[in-house]
Amino acid sequence: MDLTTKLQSSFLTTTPLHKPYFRPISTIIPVSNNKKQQPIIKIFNNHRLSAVAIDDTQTTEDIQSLFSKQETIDYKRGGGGGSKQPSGASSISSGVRLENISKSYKGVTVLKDVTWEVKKGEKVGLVGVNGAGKTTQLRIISGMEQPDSGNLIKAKNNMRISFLSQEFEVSLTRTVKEEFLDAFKEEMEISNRLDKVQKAIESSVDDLELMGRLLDEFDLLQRRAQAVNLDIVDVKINKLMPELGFSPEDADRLVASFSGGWQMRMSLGKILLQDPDLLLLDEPTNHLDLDTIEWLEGYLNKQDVPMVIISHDRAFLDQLCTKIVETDMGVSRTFIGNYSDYIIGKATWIEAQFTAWEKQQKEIEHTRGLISRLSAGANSGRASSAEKKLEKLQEEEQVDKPFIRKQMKIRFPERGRSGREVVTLKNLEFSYEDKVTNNMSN
Ligand SMILES: Nc1ncnc2c1ncn2[C@@H]1O[C@H](COP(=O)(O)OP(=O)(O)OP(=O)(O)O)[C@@H](O)[C@H]1O
Repeated sequence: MDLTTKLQSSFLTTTPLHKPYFRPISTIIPVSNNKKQQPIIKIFNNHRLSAVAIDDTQTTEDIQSLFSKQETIDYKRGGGGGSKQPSGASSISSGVRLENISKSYKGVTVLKDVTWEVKKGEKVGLVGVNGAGKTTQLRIISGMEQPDSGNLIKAKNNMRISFLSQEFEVSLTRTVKEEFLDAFKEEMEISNRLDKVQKAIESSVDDLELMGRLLDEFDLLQRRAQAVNLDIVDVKINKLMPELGFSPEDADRLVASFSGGWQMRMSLGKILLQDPDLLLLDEPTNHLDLDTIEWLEGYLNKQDVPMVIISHDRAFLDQLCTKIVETDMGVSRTFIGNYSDYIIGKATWIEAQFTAWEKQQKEIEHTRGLISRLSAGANSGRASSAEKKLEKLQEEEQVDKPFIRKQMKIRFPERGRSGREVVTLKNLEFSYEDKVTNNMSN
């Protein structure tokens, strides 16, 4: 494509996706006409460029930095297509699946055999005692941590997994709008670069070679902008702010002027603006007042994105969860339903497991008795088959005795009512060194 065609296609004929970046070609004024900005000689790609008219605040590195590196060019965000699964692993159509995950820290096993999945439409609550490995599982899903063995299977490559922790990631010195814009890092980077490249084009009319290259870069950035849909940034923020309870005037207020609950809304909003494929929430209700917790329940309930929630707030899990995954001594168990369903399901499971264990113990005792009786006589053949059965019962088919944690019981002694007079002070004196601060009689 010759330069004139490039210029026309870039500035005139292309459907303007990003209106601020498209100006009629007539407005491109050669800066060499401007006395303040004298043409300067630049060395670029080892070629000496002739009298390139560039804003003299721009260095060679500045210009160089405007061009995309080959490996970072990616028109399609999010990729697509199924990921190649490790051999032996099952595939899934949405969300993620953990399969036989194990993880140890310094020789201490935290996760032994963890298998569960979260898919479209599901809100999974992760429960377990302190140190059971709940956060470790979220960290493995998000890629912050690698399992020692097992598979983490994702429905697609480049899955967008967002993590909302109890420490909200907001910058107190930004405005609310700036904070939301921070969710669009890629878009903002493209927008800034489009701006800079356009300025460089305007300044390089005397150097056709450089201008040609800049136009190519501009074209490339436009296509990237199209792929990430730059125009939609404002639309998305303006739609989300009232949903989160912010007024239009809040956009220019500093983040620091909002309470922790409102900062959580910003943090959550930023995550949702990134259209995550999976949302991970680690104790999101910590530090929140009851009204905000209720707001959060309602808001999350309306979201379609699959999510995994760690929370000690049972009512919160009851309101939201469709499935509970319990991790106990490194092993996971899945219960369908909310937290109350889990409590009932767990009690039923313990009962059934205990019955099965008792039955097996009786069978083991019986087989042992049989072996000792048969071994004494001339029935050694039958004794050896009983021994094999015993071995099988104790190893391959062994039913584990369910482990029931002892509940801590705290009893507060009964106290009668305190009566109308709560405390009576008589002739009370208090002093720091010689200075008496109070002397009262009441
Ligand atoms: N990077 C690490 N190095 C060493 N030990 C770790 C590391 N990360 C976690 N652990 C240990 O692994 C165990 C599980 O931690 P994890 O935070 O996953 O538990 P949890 O179930 O989320 O606990 P809690 O409910 O208290 O947050 C803990 O004993 C913890 O100290």
